[in-house]
Amino acid sequence: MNSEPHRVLPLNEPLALRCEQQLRERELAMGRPGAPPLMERAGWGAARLARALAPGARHVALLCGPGNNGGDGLIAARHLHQQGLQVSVHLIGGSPRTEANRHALAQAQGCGIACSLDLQIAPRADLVIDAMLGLGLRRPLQGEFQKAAALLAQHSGLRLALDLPSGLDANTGADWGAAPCDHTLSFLALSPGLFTGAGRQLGGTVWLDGLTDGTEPPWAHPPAAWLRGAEALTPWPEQGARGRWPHAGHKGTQGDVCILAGAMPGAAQLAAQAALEAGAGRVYVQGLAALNAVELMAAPAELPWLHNVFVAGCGWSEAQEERLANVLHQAKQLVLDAGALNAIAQSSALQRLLAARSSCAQETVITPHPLEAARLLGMDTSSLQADRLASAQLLADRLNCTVILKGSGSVVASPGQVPSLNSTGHAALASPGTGDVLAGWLAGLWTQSKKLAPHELAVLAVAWHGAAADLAPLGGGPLIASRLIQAMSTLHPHRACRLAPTTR
Ligand SMILES: NC(=O)C1=CN([C@@H]2O[C@H](COP(=O)(O)OP(=O)(O)OC[C@H]3O[C@@H](n4cnc5c(N)ncnc54)[C@H](OP(=O)(O)O)[C@@H]3O)[C@@H](O)[C@H]2O)[C@@H](O)CC1
Ligand SMILES: [K+]
Repeated sequence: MNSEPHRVLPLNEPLALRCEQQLRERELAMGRPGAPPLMERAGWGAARLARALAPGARHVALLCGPGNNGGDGLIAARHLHQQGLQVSVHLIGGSPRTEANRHALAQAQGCGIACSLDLQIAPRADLVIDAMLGLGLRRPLQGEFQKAAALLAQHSGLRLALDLPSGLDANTGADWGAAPCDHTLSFLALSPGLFTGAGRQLGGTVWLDGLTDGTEPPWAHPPAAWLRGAEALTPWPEQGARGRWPHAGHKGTQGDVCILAGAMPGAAQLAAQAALEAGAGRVYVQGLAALNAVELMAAPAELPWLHNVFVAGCGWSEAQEERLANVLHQAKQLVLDAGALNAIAQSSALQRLLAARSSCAQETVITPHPLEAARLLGMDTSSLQADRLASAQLLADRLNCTVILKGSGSVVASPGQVPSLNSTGHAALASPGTGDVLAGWLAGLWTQSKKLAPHELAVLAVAWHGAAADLAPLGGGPLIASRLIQAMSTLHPHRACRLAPTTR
């Protein structure tokens, strides 16, 4: 059966993300590189989606580059022209550089479509299709491409990018000068770059046309990453946790969490509250003079290292760092955030201790934001952000633990596993304390399901965190951390699965 474009989010199941090399190999496996019928199918899919997105459009402008991405655009132009729309094609970057583009251009011109070298996008175009550059992007946009991207960014009509917004790096999500688009239609499979770094900001609503006809061979390699989202939540209630306590269950059967507080009490209190709301049986806090919620308990003098999931680092200052070596030695299951991560970044002895934990059957999840992750890797933040997937994997391998690299398109990476990119949530989550909520929530889930692998647990917690933000009423402002906890605790997994994501 021939495929057709479908909307990617919200997810019904984990989706495989493919790097450029895998897409190129796939193209070879499915036919002659760049030649019809793959490009023909891509252009046809693009024309179909364009009509569906802008049914009332009369005038469509296409920006077509010299490679096969431009070829996709030229074929779409031909179909739209044949359907009676006014079509103008702007050739960016000079004459065709591929045989398939040359062929598509000749066909478009043969139909009487005006293909000009003029950069001005017709101001009355209701829809602009960006087919300048796709997988073949090799350097930042300059010259004509840069000017065309600037015009596209200012255009008031709907903007549809083919394969990728031109200037977005497919593998990393690095922005090399792309204009933001309202929609992106990807071909064959999805690229990681659409879902992390600048991808979510630039790609708008993402659509996929697998260009399949049911005769394709299976993919030769595991994906570069998995795209995950609210679909991760649906198996959770069946695991007997959160809201589904066994009938004879009680606080002692649900598992305990211990939060090690620091100089800033609010951070530990948020983490503790989140662990409680996530369904932990008992939540202890060590190091706070007063507890903000009557349900929380002061930790016993002798800490139950083997039976609790520990959270360390929320609101820590340097004064707390001395105890970290002991925590790394003793805690069986440990979530590390903020101050604890900064201490580890400064001490190779602590790094060794952390990396050695897994060989003692001790499990660790760390939850750095980009600056904390950059400190841990000894690099600057922009280098880290330039390839978030690779950076998170490097950190996971180096410290031998599960890493949640927060930010737009949070990455979950663990040694020896295919990393995941999270598709839920949006910028309203970037408010103070939401990281403490994530750390506490993660611990609260973990203590109820100690057999779940830390990687899967991290995927689940991050998806839950973001899905609650997707569901919360949109006021355009930040989501206050305490309200986030409420939203997370009232989120019904099946409802989350139907959420349309917010892209910007
Ligand atoms: N793979 C698949 O399965 C399928 C692929 N299909 C389509 O093919 C697309 C890939 O096509 P592609 O390989 O021809 O690359 P594309 O993005 O058109 O650009 C290459 C040209 O751009 C140039 N160039 C690069 N950077 C530049 C810059 N910053 N500024 C200016 N120029 C720059 C580069 O020049 P060079 O670097 O060689 O000097 C070269 O000439 C893919 O995205 C999809 O749309 C579908 O048809 C079917 C399924
Ligand atoms: K493009």
